[in-house]
Amino acid sequence: MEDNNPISPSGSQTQNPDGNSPSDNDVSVDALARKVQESLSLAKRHKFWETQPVGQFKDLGDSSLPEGPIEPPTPLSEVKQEPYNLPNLYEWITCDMDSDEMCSEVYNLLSNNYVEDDENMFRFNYSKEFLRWALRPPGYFKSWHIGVRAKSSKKLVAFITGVPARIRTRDSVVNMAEINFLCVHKKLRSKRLAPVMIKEVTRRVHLENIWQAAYTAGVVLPTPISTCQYWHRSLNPKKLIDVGFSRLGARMTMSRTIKLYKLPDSTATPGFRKMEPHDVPAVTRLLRKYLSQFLVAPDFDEDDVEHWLLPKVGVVDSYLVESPETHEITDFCSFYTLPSSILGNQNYSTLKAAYSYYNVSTTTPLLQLMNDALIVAKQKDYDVFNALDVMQNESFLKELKFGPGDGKLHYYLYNYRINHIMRPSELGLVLL
Ligand SMILES: CCCCCCCCCCCCCC(=O)SCCNC(=O)CCNC(=O)[C@H](O)C(C)(C)COP(=O)(O)OP(=O)(O)OC[C@H]1O[C@@H](n2cnc3c(N)ncnc32)[C@H](O)[C@@H]1OP(=O)(O)O
Repeated sequence: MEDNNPISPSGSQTQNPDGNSPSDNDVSVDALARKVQESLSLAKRHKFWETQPVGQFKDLGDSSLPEGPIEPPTPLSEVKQEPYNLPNLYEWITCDMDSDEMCSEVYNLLSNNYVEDDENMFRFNYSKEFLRWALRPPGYFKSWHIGVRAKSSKKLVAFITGVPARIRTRDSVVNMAEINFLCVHKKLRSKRLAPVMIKEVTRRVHLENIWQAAYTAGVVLPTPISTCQYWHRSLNPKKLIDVGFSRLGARMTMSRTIKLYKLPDSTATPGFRKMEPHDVPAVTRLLRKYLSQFLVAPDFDEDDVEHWLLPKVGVVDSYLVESPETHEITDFCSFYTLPSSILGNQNYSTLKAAYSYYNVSTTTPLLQLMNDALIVAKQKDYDVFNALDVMQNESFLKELKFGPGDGKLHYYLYNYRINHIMRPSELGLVLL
């Protein structure tokens, strides 16, 4: 996810007949603008982030600093026992995501105030079922689902969450928190509430004896371990163009564009089928082996695979290839469902987007596997299929007619130093 501009790049999907990127001219202007923006934000002071145990810009390229934890754990008895102070009109709550009422309040806060693209045309619209899935993995802590209410109206005005995850960086598996869904109501922005939210979630994570975290954001903060890009594959080009998600390429007509993105009606790979509960052990083996090649990746066990990858209607879809001869599970692909609200369009209110999650190919070429994933997504009526350039995704993006988005997604670790900025292809981690 996420974040500043993950949904889309109205300007970025200007596609040529070959389905790829904008004209050279656009690319260089865009790239230049990005460089200028990046160097500006490098120079920017970060009053809060400068005080935190994260890689600092001034240390970039200093390979004398050791990789690993930046600060040692403190004894649990020294972790602050009371919550941080909030401005007087507000109070902390712990959000019980089992409760329908609470879940609806969170859903409403996020659907009205969470991440939008730079042009404010689209806003993420995580479903309630998705939020429940994302926030209740094996071993989750209720205390890490943190809300802020206005004392008088009781209205939920801010939110931040963590979930536990074992993440491997090189040879070390570290217990971490994955931090997500940081949101402050639009009317309360720029009042330095976010740093208090972050400090409070940090405190509650520390209370569980966990000292590291992973997160992604669309904004540049000290200091990304990697910077990735979203790519978008049109499945319903007419709607995407109508709502301003993409534009008709130069010298393209609507009917040529529709033809360009047409997909076969059915999948091509023999033995391609939906993942089922009895596949959990085989998928876990396949995925663990595959993820071991990346520098940073989750350390999934069977419980994690059952939670994160077993299909859940409208939330996560997983398919695999079972060899018709040997019945061995040889390949796997998955995507999650994250619609965006379309803001201020007369004809459409929702963009149905699939996001590539974890994919493994050992026997079926990845290109063919992902083409089958596109075909199922099209059958299920998604408008667009999104993928980051992480893992081996670059090998299929251009050929399968994905176009580059204009938003970047930066990956971060808290209290863990990595000495070089990683290429997206060295990352084996997808956060929601
Ligand atoms: C060991 C356990 C550790 C656990 C914690 C690990 C760290 C987790 C970190 C969180 C991972 C979250 C992962 C996601 O969920 S990323 C998704 C973030 N959410 C959105 O983009 C939704 C729409 N936006 C908003 O709701 C607000 O604009 C937010 C809440 C983002 C900021 O509110 P606001 O706009 O009202 O600002 P402020 O005046 O209160 O505060 C300004 C300070 O906040 C820093 N800021 C701004 N945006 C982000 C951001 N996305 N990550 C980290 N820091 C951010 C900013 O640089 C500045 O600090 P500094 O530059 O002066 O230093």
